[in-house]
Amino acid sequence: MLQPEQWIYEQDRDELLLPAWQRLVDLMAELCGTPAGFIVQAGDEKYKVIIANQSVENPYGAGVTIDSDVNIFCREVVRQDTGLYVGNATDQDEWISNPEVSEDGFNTYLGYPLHWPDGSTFGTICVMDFLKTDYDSRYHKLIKHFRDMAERELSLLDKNIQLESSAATDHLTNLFNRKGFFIAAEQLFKSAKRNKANIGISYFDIDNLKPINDTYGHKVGDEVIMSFARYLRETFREVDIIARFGGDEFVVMCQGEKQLDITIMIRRLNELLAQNDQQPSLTFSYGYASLNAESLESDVVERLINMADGEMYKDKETKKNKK
Ligand SMILES: Nc1nc2c(ncn2[C@@H]2O[C@H](COP(=O)(O)OP(=O)(O)OP(=O)(O)O)[C@@H](O)[C@H]2O)c(=O)[nH]1
Repeated sequence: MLQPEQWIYEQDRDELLLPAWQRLVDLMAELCGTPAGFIVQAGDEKYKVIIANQSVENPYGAGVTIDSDVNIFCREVVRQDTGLYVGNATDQDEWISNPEVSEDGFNTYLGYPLHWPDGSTFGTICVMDFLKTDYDSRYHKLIKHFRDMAERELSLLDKNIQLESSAATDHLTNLFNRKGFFIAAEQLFKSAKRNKANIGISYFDIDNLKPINDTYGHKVGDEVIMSFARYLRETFREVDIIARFGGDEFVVMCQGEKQLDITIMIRRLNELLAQNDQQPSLTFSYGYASLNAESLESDVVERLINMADGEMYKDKETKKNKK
């Protein structure tokens, strides 16, 4: 999902949106015959130019910010959540304190509010001119039309992100699925390599799920899987990648400066299981493998998974032999 409280170019897959918005703003300014056209995002404390048309006369480029207590036109559009047309700003007292007028010499502003897919205000889409103007309704129609297109692009990006994330999520537990794990693992691996950190992979397998299903039914088996997922979430940190790899198997990938002390995590997990005294009882087998990321090849994640899986099998066999 898009996060309205973040700048748009800090969001996932913003590269799918910004070039389309750039083309849109360039064309909008050209059709209106203005030296400046913008998409501006309204943050809590600042307004930020996200897109500026590519013109030598435009004093503001993408990335420029202005405090939200400054009397700029866009602030008024966001406040009122409605369009604003000013054709002769120098003649209007209310705009004397606007630096776009007093310092940059702008006289014309025509802008409309732009919204996030959830309906909250994103910011504005607007054109500005140094000249005085007398725009008729066609200009308003044009900007509103570009606003609708910009909102459609934003909503497409949102849908895209949601689709990608649902394809990467396990629907029973809401953890990553195998696909989601490998997408997230690649990012974590890159960051571990940059930070010369260690990465560790734990492989978990719930014990005796088949007899639980056979005795209590598949729904209870599902609940066992869901509670184990919850305990893993409580045990590991939010930055760790926790995935259901399939059936009753789970994989957790961690990154850290020090070697992760897996015995501490296992103790915590067992404490959670003991506190909750689940019926039917839930036990698990696990394996762990880790390496320092500095010297790692890109296939290390798969190698570590195989190593941890092998350790998990040994754990399971040891338990079975003890019976
Ligand atoms: N309820 C439920 N069961 C599942 C699900 N996915 C896989 N299973 C069952 O989980 C069992 C996993 O098989 P195993 O790991 O070989 O069996 P186990 O009984 O856990 O035995 P050990 O791993 O040797 O302790 C199979 O019987 C699957 O049918 C699921 O989503 N829900």
